[in-house]
This record gives sequence, structure tokens and C-alpha cells, in this order.
Amino acid sequence: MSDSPRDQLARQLAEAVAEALRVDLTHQDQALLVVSGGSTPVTFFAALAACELPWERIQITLADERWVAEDAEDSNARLVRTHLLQGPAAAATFVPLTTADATPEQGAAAVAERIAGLAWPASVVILGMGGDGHTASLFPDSRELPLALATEAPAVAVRTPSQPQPRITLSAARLHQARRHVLHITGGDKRAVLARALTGDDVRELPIRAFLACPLAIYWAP
Ligand SMILES: O=C1O[C@H](COP(=O)(O)O)[C@@H](O)[C@H](O)[C@H]1O
Repeated sequence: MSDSPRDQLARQLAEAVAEALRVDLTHQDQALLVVSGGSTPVTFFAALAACELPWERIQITLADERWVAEDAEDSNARLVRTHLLQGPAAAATFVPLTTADATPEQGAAAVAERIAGLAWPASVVILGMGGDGHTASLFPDSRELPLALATEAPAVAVRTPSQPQPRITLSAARLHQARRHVLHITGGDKRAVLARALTGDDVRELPIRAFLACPLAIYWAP
């Protein structure tokens, strides 16, 4: 791996996540890791896959997903399979957020049941963030945002005008069920969005605000 600040950050995050999983596995049989999709986590996934861990005792799921086929270019599950579930890490149990149903509304109940059966609280929830302040698929312009912020259901189907595909997201309540929360972001633009989020409290304007008090460990590089 090269030594750019983003690569260094990815390695530091991977080491911290691996250590958190090891600590939790000293007192529980299975540990759950919730990861985000998008472009930011690729180097982190590769760094985590290289860590020595009892992978067969680790469950991995996603914070959110586009309702697309698992082998689609923009599938978060595909990203996880390609970059994280490699080598010994392939022994982890990966729980995707899509079903064969045509829409997320049709598949949400089955996904919710699948998610509820995992080893909560998660050891770590790793969130990403978009330039609009969305995290997971909690988008400011989504009609389902108030539901996803308020419901106790594990997963919510989401339609978002700014996004080409329908999506499914873990609810804010479910994402809160973790021992540790991390925000993994890069670049000056996202730093500025985070700074704006820290100075206000309207969660519907910048949904990342729902997690700022978790507490949230910030992993940022230029
Ligand atoms: O759409 C999504 O975007 C965010 C941020 O992605 P990035 O490409 O800017 O890193 C991501 O956290 C989320 O899981 C994903 O579905």
C-alpha cells in the first residue's frame, strides 16, 4: 500500500477496528461490524482484510444499500465482497441488505428480520458522509427521512429525488446500537460540511447530526 495520508488513515482505522473486534470477542462469541459503502472505504477495507482476526466469529453488514443486483457496479455489497471479504476475511459472515424483491418496500421486512438477528450491539458502526450531509441512506431530501430518524424498525426503504436508485438504510435507532461509532471521511469539502454540522442542530438539514453525540470518532484525511 502506498503512503498517502488517506492510506495512512485507512490503516489506522483498520487497526482501531480490528482491536475493537478483538476486545469484544474476549467476552462474546460473535462480533458485528457495520460498514458503509461509496468510494471512501475501499482502502480501509483492504487494510482491514489484512488484519489478523478470528474472521469466522465476525459478522459484517452494511449501513445502507442501493436496491440493485448484488453484482451491479454501484452495489455496496459488491464493494464489500471485492475489497473486504478477501483471503482469511472471506470467513466472515456477510449479511447484505437486498433481496430478490423488485423494490426495497417489498424486501424491507425480510431485511429487517435478517438484521435483527445479528449480534447487536455492533462493535463498531463506521459511517461515511456525502457532501449533502447524508450518512448511510439518510438523505436530507428523502421523503422517508423523518421515519428513518424516528422508527425503531431496523431498516427502512428510501426514495430520494437526488439519487437514481431506490435504497434501503438501517434506521438511525439501529445505527445507534453500537459500542463505538466512527465517521470516515476525506477531503476539504467534507471537512467543511462536518464543520457546518457541528455548529447547528437541525438533523433534517444535515442528517449526520444524528450521530455527532454518539460519541463519534472522526477519521479524516485531506
Ligand atoms: O451513497 C453513499 O454515500 C456515502 C458517502 O459515500 P462516498 O462515496 O462519498 O464515500 C456512503 O457513506 C454511503 O454508504 C453510500 O451508500
